[in-house]
Amino acid sequence: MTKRVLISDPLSEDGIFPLREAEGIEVVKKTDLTKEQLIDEIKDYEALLVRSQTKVTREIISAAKNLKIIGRAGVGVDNIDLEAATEHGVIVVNAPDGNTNSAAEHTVAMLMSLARKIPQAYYALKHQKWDRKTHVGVELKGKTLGVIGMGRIGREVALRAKGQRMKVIAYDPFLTADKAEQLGVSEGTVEDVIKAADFVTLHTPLLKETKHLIDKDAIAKMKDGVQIINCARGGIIDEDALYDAIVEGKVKGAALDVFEEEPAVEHKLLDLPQVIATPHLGASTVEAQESVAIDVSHDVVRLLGGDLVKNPVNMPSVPKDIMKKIEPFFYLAEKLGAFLAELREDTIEEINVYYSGELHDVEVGPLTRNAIKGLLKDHFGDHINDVNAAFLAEQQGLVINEHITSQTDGFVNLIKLEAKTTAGTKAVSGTLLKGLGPRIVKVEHYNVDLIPEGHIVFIRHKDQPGAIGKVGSLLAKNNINIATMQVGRSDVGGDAIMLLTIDETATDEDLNVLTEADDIYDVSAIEL
Ligand SMILES: NC(=O)C1=CN([C@@H]2O[C@H](COP(=O)(O)OP(=O)(O)OC[C@H]3O[C@@H](n4cnc5c(N)ncnc54)[C@H](O)[C@@H]3O)[C@@H](O)[C@H]2O)C=CC1
Ligand SMILES: O=C(O)C(=O)COP(=O)(O)O
Repeated sequence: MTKRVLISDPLSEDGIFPLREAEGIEVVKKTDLTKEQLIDEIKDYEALLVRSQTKVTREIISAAKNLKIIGRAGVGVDNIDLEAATEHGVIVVNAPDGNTNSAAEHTVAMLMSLARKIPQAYYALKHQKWDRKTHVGVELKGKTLGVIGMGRIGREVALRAKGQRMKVIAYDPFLTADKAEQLGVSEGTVEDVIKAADFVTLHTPLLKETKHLIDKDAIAKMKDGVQIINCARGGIIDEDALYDAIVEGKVKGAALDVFEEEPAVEHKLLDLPQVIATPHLGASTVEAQESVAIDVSHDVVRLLGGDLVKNPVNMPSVPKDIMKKIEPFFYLAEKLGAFLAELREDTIEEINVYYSGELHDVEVGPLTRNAIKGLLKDHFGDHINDVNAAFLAEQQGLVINEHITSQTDGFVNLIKLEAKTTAGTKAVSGTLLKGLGPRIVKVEHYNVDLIPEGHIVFIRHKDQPGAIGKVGSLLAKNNINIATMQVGRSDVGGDAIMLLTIDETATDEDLNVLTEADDIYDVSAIEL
């Protein structure tokens, strides 16, 4: 069936060729929808592609009944309600490096324009004023640039500033002294940076922690006559505090590409001659737009085709080499979860997942998510997926623990999934046999060898002669054909289990025939 992709912000047509070329994908561009129109429209789409204009709110995500993926053709995802997307199982992807260079170049352009008052001089000249006195600037050489946020863009800006022979001091929670030395910059706390800088430039995402990072108190600590550049996000600066500081003369000038509310056409900061501004143009180059559109389009094609995405935002991303190692275990983990869901006798309170052998040194998070998906599938149906599995489990009050153990039971790799309920603990273990595929190798304390797929009948019975024959003939009454059979027992004459695979789904009525036998305690059908 054709899958539909809605593009609601202006994206480069040259960049969306992966979508145009993909089979079974229809692209619809509607870049002037109101919020209400988008809410109405979105229900018919599997994917939504945006830039910073479309506000992808909880209301929109809730209305998007078929939505699988939101692609942000750019970096900042503060216009997308990530929590709502995760809860609804919608994956959010972005294009983290396609616009780095453009944003860094724009920042440097703003820095130089600010230092030399180019926009003000241009404006005056365009209005027939040859004014050389008002537009005297300062040199960058020898001045200190304070960079807050040394990610992709911050680092590129720092390198370019060094090219202007500026000193650079930077703060980023991940900037170590070694890294700073390699980059040829000094490092310090936010306070160190803002106290030392002649120019402060911001390159963090807009987060709870960075909202109004530059407020009245922060500005008070800056040098008199400091100049501030913001090409990251409007909310990082308290705009009222900046306005007051410019009017008072504490801050000499500011260069702003971004505003707390956009579009910002009637903004008091724009009335100040010390403020130069652009309408969020950091990423607006032909090259960046093509690059980010290509990156998100590829991820949309991957996801809609059932493949893993490259740049997930609301799920941990796993390096390619690790993913190659763990991907073959996804199916096994999900089937162990589905099997365990059938074994449990009461509400699950705690899940323990034990990984051993080959799995002792890999990122196991995606495997755990697949196990939970299998475990809760009965409850949530198709609504549960890799994106929301952990969230839904948490919402159900499930405690999930991952353990790496050395107990391999002789297998090269082993996953043991254990559920603790008020009625007791149940566990199932599985392995991936090279060249043969996944196997369930232990159910509770019984050793078995079961391919985890198809229609399975799980029987608890007393270990005694004739039990196998009895099950065969009772099922034959209802024309049920046994394809394979596994038996396991603890002690001779004690409790035992049988795991049958049968050719077709059996109803409860079909299986009730087995409970006629006194020595069969319990029967359940498991669909894997
Ligand atoms: N004006 C524009 O058109 C554009 C704006 N942006 C904005 O720039 C931001 C940065 O982009 P990238 O460098 O590509 O992202 P990035 O993720 O590579 O770098 C962000 C850095 O900020 C750091 N950080 C997080 N919290 C911090 C804090 N409290 N204090 C200091 N540093 C902190 C992170 O550790 C990270 O190193 C984006 O989130 C986006 O909002 C990005 C592209 C274009
Ligand atoms: O990538 C980012 O974070 C940007 O701010 C670029 O925004 P835009 O795609 O140009 O609306």
